[in-house]
Amino acid sequence: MSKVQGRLRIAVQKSGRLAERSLDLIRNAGLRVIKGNNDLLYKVENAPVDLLRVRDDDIPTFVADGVCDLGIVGENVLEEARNGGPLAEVVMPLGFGRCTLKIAAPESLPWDGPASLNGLRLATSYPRILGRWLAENGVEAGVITMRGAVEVAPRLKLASAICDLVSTGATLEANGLVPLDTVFESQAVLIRSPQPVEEALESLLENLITRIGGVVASQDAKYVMLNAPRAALDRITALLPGSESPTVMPLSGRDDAVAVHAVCQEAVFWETLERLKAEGASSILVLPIEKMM
Ligand SMILES: Nc1ncnc2c1ncn2[C@@H]1O[C@H](COP(=O)(O)OP(=O)(O)OP(=O)(O)O)[C@@H](O)[C@H]1O
Ligand SMILES: O=P(O)(O)OC[C@H]1O[C@H](OP(=O)(O)OP(=O)(O)O)[C@H](O)[C@@H]1O
Ligand SMILES: [Mg+2]
Repeated sequence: MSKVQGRLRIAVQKSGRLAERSLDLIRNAGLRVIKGNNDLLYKVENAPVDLLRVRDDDIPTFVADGVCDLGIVGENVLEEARNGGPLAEVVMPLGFGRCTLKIAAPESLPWDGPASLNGLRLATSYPRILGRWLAENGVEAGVITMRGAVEVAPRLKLASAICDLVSTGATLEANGLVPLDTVFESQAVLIRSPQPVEEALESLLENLITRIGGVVASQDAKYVMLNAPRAALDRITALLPGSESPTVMPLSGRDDAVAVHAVCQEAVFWETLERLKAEGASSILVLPIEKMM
């Protein structure tokens, strides 16, 4: 597929676990995506940008070759596509699509670390990542590659163990398998092409990356406002998760208390609010942050 002059292209998964979140991210970065008649290509109406909607397996190569300038893909898929050197540059992790590539097997398999896999056969959709992990651990095992439904391989006696993606563990449990070891931790990442973009699009590309960074940074961030007794100010600010220097302001007519405003970079849980309250904080408000730069 050749590139259209004067337009940036972003590769996103067409349908699947990353599809919706990828579109949300792009929209939150200010791009107005319009779903036209062309299912493969969505256009952006307020910038010269197109979204190429493909199988996630194709995204690393499209970005590496410069068919697309940016892409959103799981690190697991990027790592599996790597054949020697890096394919595309990882710009930033995106905080969604978190999962772990794990070794799992029926409970009956004796397990005493990776060496227990010597001489066995493993089923996986990630033969390269698994092959590297086996080699790093000095294990000699057979690998059978399956496109999907890897978790049924032990039941069909196709393999003694599997190496597959896990998040909640429900799929493993449903198939009578137990997780044994971690091979690779993954989440969705933004990748960019090593091929240069045309000069006229350079600043748009950089701008877009900055905006996406802003959306990702504000994903978990919250604006917290509360009133704190002066005497407990240090303990209260220490409880605010991921906030650097909160703003402390006087409260009119009260010498014993101050107002504290802080941007918390990490999620603010109920437990944190309960601890703040226990230290004497009152009128606690937790507000979402829409954009951050
Ligand atoms: N259980 C999970 N929880 C969270 N993220 C996951 C989970 N399983 C997979 N992922 C992440 O989402 C990505 C896409 O998963 P999906 O199952 O949609 O892929 P796929 O079936 O290969 O899709 P495609 O049709 O695009 O090839 C995976 O490569 C991985 O990074
Ligand atoms: O630990 P869990 O929360 O159960 O998630 C793990 C499952 O999720 C993925 O498959 P997915 O559901 O995306 O379907 P797929 O097999 O079609 O890729 C993965 O391949 C596992 O089968
Ligand atoms: Mg795929």
